[in-house]
Amino acid sequence: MSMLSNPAQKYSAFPQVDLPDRQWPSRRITTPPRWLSTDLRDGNQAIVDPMDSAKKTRFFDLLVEVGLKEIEVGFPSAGETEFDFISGLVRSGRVPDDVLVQVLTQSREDLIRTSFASLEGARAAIVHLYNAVSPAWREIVFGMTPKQVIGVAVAGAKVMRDEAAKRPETDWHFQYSPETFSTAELDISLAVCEAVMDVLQPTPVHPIILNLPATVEAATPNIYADQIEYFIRNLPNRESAVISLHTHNDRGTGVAAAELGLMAGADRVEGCLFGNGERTGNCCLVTMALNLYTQGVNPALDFSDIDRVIETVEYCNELPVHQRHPYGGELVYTAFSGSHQDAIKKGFAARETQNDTGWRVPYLPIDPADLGRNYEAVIRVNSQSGKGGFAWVLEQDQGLKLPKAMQADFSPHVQRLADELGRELTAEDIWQAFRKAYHVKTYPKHFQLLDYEERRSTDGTRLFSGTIAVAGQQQSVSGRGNGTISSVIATLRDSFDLALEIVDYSEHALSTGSDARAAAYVLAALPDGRRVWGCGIDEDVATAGVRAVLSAANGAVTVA
Ligand SMILES: CC(=O)SCCNC(=O)CCNC(=O)[C@H](O)C(C)(C)COP(=O)(O)OP(=O)(O)OC[C@H]1O[C@@H](n2cnc3c(N)ncnc32)[C@H](O)[C@@H]1OP(=O)(O)O
Ligand SMILES: CC(C)C(=O)C(=O)O
Repeated sequence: MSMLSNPAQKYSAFPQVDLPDRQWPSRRITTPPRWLSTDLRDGNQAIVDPMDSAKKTRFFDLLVEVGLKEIEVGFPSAGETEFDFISGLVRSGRVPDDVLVQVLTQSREDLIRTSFASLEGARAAIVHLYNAVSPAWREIVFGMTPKQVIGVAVAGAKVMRDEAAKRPETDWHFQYSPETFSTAELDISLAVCEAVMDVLQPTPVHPIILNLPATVEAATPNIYADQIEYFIRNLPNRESAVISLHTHNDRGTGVAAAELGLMAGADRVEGCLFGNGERTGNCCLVTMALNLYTQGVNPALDFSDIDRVIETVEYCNELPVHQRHPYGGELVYTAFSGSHQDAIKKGFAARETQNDTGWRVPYLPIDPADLGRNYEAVIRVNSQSGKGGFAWVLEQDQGLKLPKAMQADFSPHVQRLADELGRELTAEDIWQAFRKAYHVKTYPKHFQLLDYEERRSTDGTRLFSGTIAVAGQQQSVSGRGNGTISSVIATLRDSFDLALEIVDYSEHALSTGSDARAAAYVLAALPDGRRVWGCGIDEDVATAGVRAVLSAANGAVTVA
């Protein structure tokens, strides 16, 4: 078998919804939906080794901490582990008063009874009933007519109603899902939901949750939005129903479908953290919530320590969160490429002079700090990188703010090293390359400053006198000039016949890196027209300048 040259022989386009006056495209999402996490149910049923009670408990605590107020905790009739976890949880006192637990059951009498039994003693809970309603399931899975499928839902709803009535101490909420809603005829979905509502008699004060799943995502998200808008418009007694969305990601648009579904009028979204779930997963609640956040809407879910969330999710699901996963992936705030690095570095620099709090950093749709990430990994360096890349790393790691022209001078060194090593360059790689290129710190060099003192004369000139090791041989040297730098230049000229002219000089205090407090940079011109950069780092600003001149001198004799 191979891909067909005419896939229409096997697959057909999903039919459009007849809704010419659709309203959702011009709506905006301005408030967060009610969220339900189904990590402990839809997520759990999709992993290789379903969670044990300890893992489920850890995950539950995380969900509460993040701010979830509705949590589907399992499928009680699936087995002892599920049942015991759920009944233990509701009796444990672990469920905060403002959190509702939810359980799922097929529309089968014994399974519904087991589900209620698992919730015995709960203060409040949602029981979630489902049966599939679309043609393929009706015909292939159940061998039922639409009427019979409606009958299954109604029978289940009656059992729910009666089981709830037996336990008046619990505040019961009912949820019904016409499973496979998005691939079913809309009028059949409406009919089954109406029939379930007839049994359960919801009111605006005690509404039913009607959860409309894209059990298998089969169309573009606009079609799902049309389906939701059509359903809402045609549902009698709409005010007695909370319309909930449950999307999957088979076409890669699970989040988009849920977003458009909200625009179409839904109230609630079900999903999993980082989109775990059957096949390609459920709607990712992290992505969905942070998409709202980056539009200025408080999502009412807190991901300000996203790495801790990832750690728990990965531990419990035994699945990694992809490095490129929106908002959470390890690499999503990292630029390797030169033009991105340049723009990001400028974006951060612009923030220092910006006088409003708005976030406007190119290539970064959200401030990583809002999610508990630091700025260190925002730029990493490899062979695709540019000057902005290593300059950022040297600044973050060593506190050095290289003048722009010096960045251009150092750039070929970094490029060469990246090509040579064929891998990402660490901050240490870049620092060592910098030390080597500019003879900084203890790196072997021709001229090495051992000690010096400077005296100011009454005529205002300065006398530099000190000991410099030249190729290992100590020499006492001196020179006079109008300032420290010029006295060192004079010393080099008088003692070593090295003529340097300082073309550019800058210095700054260091905020990070070693004990050193200051860095100085010089650009020196040689008589033959060549120019060499030097850098000096020291606890003392004046000494940093002296070292910078000697660094340039080392460069001059090295390139000579
Ligand atoms: C889209 C979703 O994610 S739905 C949730 C799916 N989650 C799970 O299935 C996880 C937990 N499930 C389980 O542990 C098991 O499936 C159990 C314990 C619930 C039931 O197990 P079993 O009865 O052995 O098998 P199974 O689930 O395949 O049920 C098959 C029968 O239920 C019927 N059935 C399936 N879904 C439903 C439903 N929602 N309502 C009523 N009957 C249903 C099938 O038609 C089939 O009937 P048949 O035997 O007459 O052909
Ligand atoms: C039970 C329902 C809500 C479901 O998980 C689905 O349809 O994907």
